[in-house]
Amino acid sequence: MLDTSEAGHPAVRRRWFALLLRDRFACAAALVLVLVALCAVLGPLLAADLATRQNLRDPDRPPFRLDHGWAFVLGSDSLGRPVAARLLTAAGTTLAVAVPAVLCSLAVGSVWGMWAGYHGGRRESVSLRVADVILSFPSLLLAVVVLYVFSPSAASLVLVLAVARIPVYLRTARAEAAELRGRLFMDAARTFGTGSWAAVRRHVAPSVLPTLLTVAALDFCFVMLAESSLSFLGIGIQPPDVSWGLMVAQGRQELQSAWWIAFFPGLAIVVTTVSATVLASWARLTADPGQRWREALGRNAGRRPRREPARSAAGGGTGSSNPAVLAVEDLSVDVHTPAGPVPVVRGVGFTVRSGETLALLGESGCGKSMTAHAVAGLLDPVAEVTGGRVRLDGVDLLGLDPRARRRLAGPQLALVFQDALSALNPVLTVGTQLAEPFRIHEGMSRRAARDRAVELMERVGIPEARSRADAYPHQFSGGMRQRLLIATAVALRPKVLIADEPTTALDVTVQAQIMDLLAELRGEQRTALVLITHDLGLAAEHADRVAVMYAGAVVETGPVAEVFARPHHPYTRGLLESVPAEQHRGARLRSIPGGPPDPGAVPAGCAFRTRCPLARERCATHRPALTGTGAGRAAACHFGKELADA
Ligand SMILES: Nc1ncnc2c1ncn2[C@@H]1O[C@H](COP(=O)(O)OP(=O)(O)OP(=O)(O)O)[C@@H](O)[C@H]1O
Repeated sequence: MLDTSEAGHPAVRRRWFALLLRDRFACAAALVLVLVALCAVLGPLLAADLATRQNLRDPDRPPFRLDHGWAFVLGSDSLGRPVAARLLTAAGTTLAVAVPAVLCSLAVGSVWGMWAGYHGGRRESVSLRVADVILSFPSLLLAVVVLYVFSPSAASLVLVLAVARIPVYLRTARAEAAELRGRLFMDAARTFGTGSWAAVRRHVAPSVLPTLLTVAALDFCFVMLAESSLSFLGIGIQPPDVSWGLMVAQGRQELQSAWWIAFFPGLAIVVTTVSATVLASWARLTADPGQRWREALGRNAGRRPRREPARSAAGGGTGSSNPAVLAVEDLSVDVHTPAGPVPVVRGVGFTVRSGETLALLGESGCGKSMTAHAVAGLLDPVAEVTGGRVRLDGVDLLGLDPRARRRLAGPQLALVFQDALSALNPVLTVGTQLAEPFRIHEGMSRRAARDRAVELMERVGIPEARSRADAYPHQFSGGMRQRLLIATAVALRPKVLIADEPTTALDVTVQAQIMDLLAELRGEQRTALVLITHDLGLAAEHADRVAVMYAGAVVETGPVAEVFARPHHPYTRGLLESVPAEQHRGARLRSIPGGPPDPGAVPAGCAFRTRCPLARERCATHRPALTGTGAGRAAACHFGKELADA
């Protein structure tokens, strides 16, 4: 989200300008608004005299003739006044009413709404009642009453329109702030002692302002039209002053005989409003990093990978009697950021067979989850598969259209997420959620599906399954929720189960139970399990083979016992040395110096070379390929063979 405290910084302004230049529509809208603003400032200075000069001998002159000079190029009205000159002069009056009215209601309504929503309780309910009272009068009627009582002028018009629109912003800001009030980051801010205004400014405003900006752009149109109606009734802008609204109102009477009198100011209102709306929605998308790139990627949806896949050396080979059920080859994924695409998965390959567990191991941020999501077809729209193959039982999933992929991979490839609470629907009972796969894929009746759901709950160790099937996810403990998630994933007996750090948030006892459950299910159903973890102990205990990832690529793979006993890559060796073990008792633990590179700044050559004790000149210029270093083993290191032979 846009940090409001940084918004005025020159570097931030430059970044916004660069982003604006990339969007054709937003650029055009900004250009129109700048032109309108220029007209508003210069128009009254240059054309005010012409705009009021009547010529009753030559009324209703049609447009697009140059014989009377530029002021008459858009024709003249029934009093012979030039429409073009009036349009320019009116720009100033119109903006002088609409802009302050919208800004005042935006400022007052949003601050009031955020304050009310943040605090809740009495402050919130009183604020809402006030808004309801104002909204219960139609705003135009309210304005008519007030302007009849007070003398009509531009200032009173601004005041009335601003007051009438405050509730719109107040309610929007209140709703969003109330939603944010219960979030954990707000609790965290309170525990740090952040005051209420500071919390509103730092945490609420950046989330709420983009929405309010869009509302303000639409309101701009409403205010201009309200001003035109009030001017038409004689209680708005008073002649000889002129506004676009007043011009439309006056021209409306002669629409049949002299269309241009109302048409051009009407067009000016529409173009200005549309431009304001386009620019506001651009600002909204730009302020929300997720949204902007989501939008841009909408156009790429369903696109096939760009790069031709190459054969990958990773994996444990497929030549055995038990062929690989899942084979990932040279998989690459880019994440789209404001600075351009960033490769986060770079040519990953691995295979896994029925009944086998492959641990995908690596430090945080090395691309494990991205790989899993790309394999399962669940990538966030900001990320895109740019190359490679994902073969499930020999069929390349990336070559299928989304529907065929869902039909094939849905029942056969399941994913267990890290965060069970987010992965389960909070408003459906767990029984309903567990019954869903049976109803959708096996066409079972409601009762039969529910019976299967209860069986499944019993199978994953939920006590009193029948009665607890009517409970909601939040009524279960973390461990139980993880069991439920696993139950949902294995309901259709998938051939491949990808478990993305399934025990991260759980204590060690529950962790062991969940891992045992996964192992049992794998044995029973002959499922191929891809276990994503950064826990070497978990991998050592539960995996058959391991693929170690670094900076988006697999750097070592092989049978877990052999890799851990004798690593062929300095990164794997570093990881193992940084784990406390019995033989290290009393000695200082060695850690790998530095941290993993940012995906956008991976060093040339070997990505690990800046942290590697074995790095030589060659490592800076040549990226080592994953090559065989022994039976079923491979490492991406120029010295892999030496390490293997040492
Ligand atoms: N939505 C996103 N936008 C931009 N970058 C992203 C996004 N999601 C992930 N990344 C980047 O992609 C890289 C790989 O992320 P990924 O989640 O796959 O890592 P990981 O190895 O699973 O880490 P962890 O163990 O912490 O989950 C990281 O550098 C991350 O910053």
